[in-house]
Amino acid sequence: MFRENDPPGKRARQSRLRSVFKRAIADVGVFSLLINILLLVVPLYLLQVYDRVLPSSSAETLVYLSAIAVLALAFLGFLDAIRAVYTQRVAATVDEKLGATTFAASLGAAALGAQYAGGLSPLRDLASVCAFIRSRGVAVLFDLPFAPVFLALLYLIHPVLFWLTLAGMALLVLLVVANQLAIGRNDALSAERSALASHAERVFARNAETLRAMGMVESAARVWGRHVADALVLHDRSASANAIFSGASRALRMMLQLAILGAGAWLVIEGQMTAGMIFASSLVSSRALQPLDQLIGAWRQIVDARRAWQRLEKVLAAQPAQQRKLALPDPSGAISVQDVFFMAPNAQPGTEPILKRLNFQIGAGEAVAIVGPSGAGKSTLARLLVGATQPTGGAVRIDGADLRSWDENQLGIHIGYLAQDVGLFPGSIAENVARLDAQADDAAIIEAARRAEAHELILALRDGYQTRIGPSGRTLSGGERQRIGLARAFYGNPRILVLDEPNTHLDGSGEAALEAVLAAARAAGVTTIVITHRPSIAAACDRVMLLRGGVIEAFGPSSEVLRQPSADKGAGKGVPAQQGTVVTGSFAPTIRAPGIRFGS
Ligand SMILES: Nc1ncnc2c1ncn2[C@@H]1O[C@H](COP(=O)(O)OP(=O)(O)OP(=O)(O)O)[C@@H](O)[C@H]1O
Repeated sequence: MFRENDPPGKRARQSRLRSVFKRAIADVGVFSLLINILLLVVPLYLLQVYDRVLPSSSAETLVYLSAIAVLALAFLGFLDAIRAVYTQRVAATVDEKLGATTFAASLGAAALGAQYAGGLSPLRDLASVCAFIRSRGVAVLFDLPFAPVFLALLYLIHPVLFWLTLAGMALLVLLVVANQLAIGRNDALSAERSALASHAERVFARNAETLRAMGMVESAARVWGRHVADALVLHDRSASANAIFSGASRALRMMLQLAILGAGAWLVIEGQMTAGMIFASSLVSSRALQPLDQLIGAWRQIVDARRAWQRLEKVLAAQPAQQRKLALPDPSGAISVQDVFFMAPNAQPGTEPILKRLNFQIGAGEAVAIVGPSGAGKSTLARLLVGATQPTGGAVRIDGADLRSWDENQLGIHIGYLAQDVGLFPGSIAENVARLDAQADDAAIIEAARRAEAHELILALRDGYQTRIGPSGRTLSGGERQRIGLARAFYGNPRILVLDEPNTHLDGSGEAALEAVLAAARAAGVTTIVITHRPSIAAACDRVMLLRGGVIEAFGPSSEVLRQPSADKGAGKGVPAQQGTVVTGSFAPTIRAPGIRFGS
């Protein structure tokens, strides 16, 4: 599972889990031992009744025996209940110990690779592992080792009965293996198709308006239906095979019981056994077979839980360890990017990096615009600058310290990030602005909204700051979302602002407001990085970086990089290039800009 040279975080996590599982295995093992011993009560009772009570006609012995048997069975029921409650607790502990790390792993699901394609997620895997621990499937696994004990008892009663049961067991094992061979592949494929269907359903539901507007509902239903139909056909095949094998195993068990009774009667006739032994051995034999039989029923669940656990273990082992990091002094906002390159996760060998060895510095309080055509890598660079993504190589430093050495909660307070696709969280606008901080100060929320020029806009909504967003709440316009996202970025007076196309949904007045916002941030000494296709916004910054094909083509004072002072007139259409602009900066080698275009 884990090896000697594994990182310490991985080992610590594993040892925590190991101790939970070790304890649970020991405890459930003890319960199972007692339960299986008590399962002998009925066979022993029958043996005593037929061989002792009936020949002696002693009612008193019958009463005593019955009272002891009833007590023992009540204890068995109690232990069975305790075992079930205990496994629920173990499941809750696993959930609790792994929940937060698994949640974090699920947030990065896009980078988890093929094993989590098609709608699977680490959180779903954790849920199925815990559901398995809660189920009877666990009891089956713990009862299985007692089957040989019952077999040995049968041997003591009579070897013929032992061999009969053993032959029955061998046949049952053959049935389990044949069953698995028949359903295994279809089961896996069916699960894969079901996951694809639910993924398609979620994506279609998210884009329901586009589907309706463009008359794509039927086509979408066909795409979804194809996955569902495939899953159903495969599931039907494996369920039919499973039903046949279940029926066969049931018939086999009953035949075996008959054979044990028949053989017992024959042995009694031969004088090798007593009548009581017939019934006792029949019960012991069925106890020996029961775990195997239950194993067939629970097989699918056990296999699914095992697959989920293997995936989960892999992804949790890859999660960076939560180590306590030294609290560094609050940052002034100076950024330095050294030899940063970035490859897409799961990129095929030979694929070009998205960003190719970038080197630059941004001083504290400076305002920089990043411009360039679509696909140049601007949003990727923004994500690297705020630490949302780790570079494949090189380092992003804030105040000289590598982003990886900052405590992300400490640094996060000082960073305001507005992603290109503004995602608001389920909750009120106030909660969204306050970054979900339950202790947020009202004045701080209002100040952030004011700084983002969003206060009036929010007050104009019927429920103002308490307006609920999300499935049960209000749908906001693109511009409203962007302004609230901007307010969230401003919350807590961050030292660094990274805004990825903050003006996409803004109208004229919204854009003027944004320019005022940026000017205010600049005046307040906040390091501001704006990705924009608008020349007017780029011109308002100290410097402009032109990114193309993952390479910095130009980086210098905005007046030099942007050829025309009235560049905003060409917004979105492309601005003529200043041929041969010489960019001088202390941060990068002198670059000649062959052409600058805004927009794609
Ligand atoms: N996780 C990823 N996996 C694969 N490719 C990616 C990933 N992230 C980005 N890319 C690719 O990297 C390139 C740069 O993307 P990015 O979003 O950074 O461009 P951009 O300059 O912001 O474009 P736009 O102006 O259109 O937003 C694109 O070709 C994109 O498809």
